[in-house]
Amino acid sequence: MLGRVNHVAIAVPDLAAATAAYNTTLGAKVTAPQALPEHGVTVVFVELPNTKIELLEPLGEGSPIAAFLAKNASGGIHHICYEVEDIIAARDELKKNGARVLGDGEPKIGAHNKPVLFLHPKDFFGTLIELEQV
Ligand SMILES: CC[C@H](C(=O)O)C(=O)SCCNC(=O)CCNC(=O)[C@H](O)C(C)(C)COP(=O)(O)OP(=O)(O)OC[C@H]1O[C@@H](n2cnc3c(N)ncnc32)[C@H](O)[C@@H]1OP(=O)(O)O
Ligand SMILES: [Co+2]
Repeated sequence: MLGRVNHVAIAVPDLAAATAAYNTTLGAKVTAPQALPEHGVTVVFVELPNTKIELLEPLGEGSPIAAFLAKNASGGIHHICYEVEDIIAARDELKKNGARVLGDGEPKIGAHNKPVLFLHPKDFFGTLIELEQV
């Protein structure tokens, strides 16, 4: 089912400061900020030779990142995104195996304009999993 790691996401309280740290201190290429109001986030991607780091800041009311930062004020690793070839087949297989698919279970369009789904962190050893169809 799982393909490459598409990205590892880090929730941050200040996206500009986090971008500067990755761009200037760590010398990495960072994309421009992308507001995703339907997901309650503003994101940038740190581009690496073998994967990406997604830096996430809360956007608007009820952001899942705000809730995460309320428990982890300085930020922290938020989720890992795996690529899948067929997100509906993956979802149905996961549900059949008892995994909880978050939201209404229907894929939403993510930062890469691809369908994404999320799996409950409590079903995967305290790690929020995102699936992205490629
Ligand atoms: C799609 C656009 C973009 C992209 O890459 O394209 C993104 O990735 S957007 C990312 C932001 N969107 C999401 O995270 C959507 C999925 N997330 C959710 O539905 C919620 O955040 C949820 C259900 C994971 C957590 O909900 P809430 O914050 O209300 O916390 P709860 O108290 O209900 O949490 C229950 C339990 O889970 C632990 N928890 C919460 N978040 C995480 C996390 N990121 N990683 C690991 N564990 C997490 C929380 O501490 C609770 O544990 P407990 O032991 O019961 O205290
Ligand atoms: Co993500």
